[in-house]
Amino acid sequence: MAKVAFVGWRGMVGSVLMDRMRAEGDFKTAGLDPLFFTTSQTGQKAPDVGLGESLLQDAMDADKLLPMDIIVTCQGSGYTKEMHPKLKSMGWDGYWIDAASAMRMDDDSIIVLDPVNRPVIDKALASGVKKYIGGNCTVSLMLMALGGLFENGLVEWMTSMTYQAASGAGAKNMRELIAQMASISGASKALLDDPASAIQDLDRTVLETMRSGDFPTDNFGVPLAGSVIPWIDSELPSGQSREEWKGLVETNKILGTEKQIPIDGLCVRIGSMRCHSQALTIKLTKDVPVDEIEDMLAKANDWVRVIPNNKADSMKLLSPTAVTGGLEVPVGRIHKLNMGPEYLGAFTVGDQLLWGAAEPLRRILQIILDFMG
Ligand SMILES: NC(=O)C1=CN([C@@H]2O[C@H](COP(=O)(O)OP(=O)(O)OC[C@H]3O[C@@H](n4cnc5c(N)ncnc54)[C@H](OP(=O)(O)O)[C@@H]3O)[C@@H](O)[C@H]2O)C=CC1
Ligand SMILES: N[C@@H](CC(=O)OP(=O)(O)O)C(=O)O
Repeated sequence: MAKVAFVGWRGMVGSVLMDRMRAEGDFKTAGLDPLFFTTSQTGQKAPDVGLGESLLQDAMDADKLLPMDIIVTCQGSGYTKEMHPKLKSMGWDGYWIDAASAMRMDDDSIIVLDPVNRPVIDKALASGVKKYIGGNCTVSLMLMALGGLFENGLVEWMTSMTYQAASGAGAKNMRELIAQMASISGASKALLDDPASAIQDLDRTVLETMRSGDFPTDNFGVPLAGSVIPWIDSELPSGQSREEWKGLVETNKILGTEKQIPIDGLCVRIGSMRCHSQALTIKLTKDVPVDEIEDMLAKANDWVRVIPNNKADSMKLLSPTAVTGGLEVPVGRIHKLNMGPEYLGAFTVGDQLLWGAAEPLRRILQIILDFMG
């Protein structure tokens, strides 16, 4: 039996992970002995995973974690930076599975996305690597969508222009987005209810509401509902945001490329709840017909869905509204661009809490349990 600690299981990523593990019957896996930890609710009831009652353990108590064979954490980078070195210094040598970015770029860690980099994972397990980290959500979702192109060596370079959901910024931000919508709706209701009201009055009222000091912006800092925010994560000296930088370094690390594939773009927060979308421009290494490209994309994994490049299907199937809550990653708008036959445009959408966060962690846990036998 492998003793598996779950830390951060009640946060947004952690709770989606718990839901997926319950849905797939993972807690019934032979060889998995779970123990739940908390940083704030020690002694309270652990979640019911169908294995009888248990109490929450203190996640800051290294002695409690020391006997664990595997630690799965969705608690955040602060926790990782404090507890991982502490446990290592005490001689702990188990597997560390993490949603946070803190250790993603370490030389002795693997960014996990097994439908795309299973050979990299298998090689790492065989050579004794113990740190398996979930990737950035936009990177993982882009690779789930475009895996077929990378696999066939067809990407010379790529830009990704993102439309990222509120959930990427946390649960409080999701609430704030809806509070902003409610504020706009409340202020404009009388004008909206009156079909004879002037559109300019409605427009002015909405703008005044969004610019007023009462508009709820404690978490985003600025309005998101009815607007966009063209910066995600911290500033880097290169002029990129950290989110944009991750596109290059994480993609190349996941793929294990020998020669770095240039990837860059702009990351933008928009007012969707939990689906990230991306508009992609790909410079192909050679001219390949669109139908062959679609075929490669569709075959790359079990979750990617190629959406025909027409208006009706794009509107119906290629949106956060259509995709949220599901594991499928649709990719569409696939067509050659005016710049030449080696330039491809595409658009993809994915639930950033599923393939963007929880699902790669759920799957690496199963892979490690299998490996441990
Ligand atoms: N949000 C995202 O889209 C993604 C996040 N990640 C990474 O995953 C990590 C965790 O992110 P996320 O899940 O968003 O973090 P959350 O803020 O949702 O949860 C983190 C912890 O906050 C504590 N907490 C305090 N109050 C509450 C409450 N009312 N409800 C639930 N939890 C509460 C819990 O710890 P305790 O029980 O110990 O009190 C919980 O484990 C971060 O490192 C993040 O970067 C990675 C990919 C995507
Ligand atoms: N930064 C992402 C979410 C996230 O948590 O990313 P990372 O795991 O790389 O820190 C977003 O805001 O949409």
